[in-house]
Amino acid sequence: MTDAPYDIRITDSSLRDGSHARRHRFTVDEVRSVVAALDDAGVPVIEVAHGDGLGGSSFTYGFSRTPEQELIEAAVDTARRARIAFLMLPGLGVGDDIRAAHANGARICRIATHCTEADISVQHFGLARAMGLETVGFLMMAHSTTPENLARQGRIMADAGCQCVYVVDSAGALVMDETADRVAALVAELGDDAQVGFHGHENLALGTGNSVAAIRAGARQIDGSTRRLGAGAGNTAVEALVAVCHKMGIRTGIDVLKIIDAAEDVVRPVMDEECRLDRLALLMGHAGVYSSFLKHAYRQAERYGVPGAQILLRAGERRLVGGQEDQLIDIALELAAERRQHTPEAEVDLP
Ligand SMILES: CC[C@H](O)CC(=O)C(=O)O
Ligand SMILES: [Mn+2]
Repeated sequence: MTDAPYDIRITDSSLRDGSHARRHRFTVDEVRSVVAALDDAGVPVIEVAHGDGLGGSSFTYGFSRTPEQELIEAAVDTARRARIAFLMLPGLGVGDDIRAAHANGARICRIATHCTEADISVQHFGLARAMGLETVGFLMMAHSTTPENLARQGRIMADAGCQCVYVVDSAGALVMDETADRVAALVAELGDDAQVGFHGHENLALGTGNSVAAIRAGARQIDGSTRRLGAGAGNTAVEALVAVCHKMGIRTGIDVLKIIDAAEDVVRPVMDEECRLDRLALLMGHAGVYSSFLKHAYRQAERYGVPGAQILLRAGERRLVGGQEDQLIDIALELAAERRQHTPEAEVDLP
């Protein structure tokens, strides 16, 4: 038994992973309205940052409309009960970004690395813990390595001061047994040294199913986004997960009816469009492509007149990882050149 008002702790990522879907255009007013609704529904942790984490606002990833520290400050100021988390990728974000987020009132530091590169997070966990921040580690693209290797990488994070290591299904490519095996391997490795979490994407429509598999395998923290507002086909819908947990007798501390209302009345209005399980999103899940590539693939497809699906399939064949967004431009150029080669001369548009 625990004193916590929940058996699993849900973190809502709409205001961070959803930044990808919004092309990093969140405003202070939008953040305030979403935080107020989620907080009122009882969501215990709300993540706020650029989609690619602190320091992500750049030419490669897309510039933020509002500086992320302003968004964090507004979220902290609005929340009455929820704690505000932020995400950072070592190298994109730096120590001063962690210090600024802490000064602005964020209390949970989430550090993300590719699933075979946990060693680059060691200094950042040390700094965050020294500042009194709670820490979470993200092992991204977790489908692309074995459960055993994931466990070894989780050990590196835990030894560095990480208090919960997440299996991050960045591509929405895991199916339930694969999720359970990865979570179980981390639980066995970490024991009481750190909790285990799961972050899902809906590219194969398995966000909720995978989250339940993760919980059964011992995960204690689960991510989702209200109305699925996230990269690719979006994240596990918090409102669906809360409803399912309620039916299964798993306490989340979140009010089912309030979170369903928040999804419809507050989060949907800040979205440009629904996060759809369309051709490109489904291909990402099938081919194991990083969900954050979706909007970039659309942009390059339009720019170079080539099919977005082919860009993503080639990205999957090359096993591109987060941070290689610029390679999508190379792929689009290659596809355009191949198309020219195969087009009879008379049909080529000469300048
Ligand atoms: C920080 C980039 C990325 O969006 C993190 C994440 O949510 C994932 O890998 O799924
Ligand atoms: Mn994600």
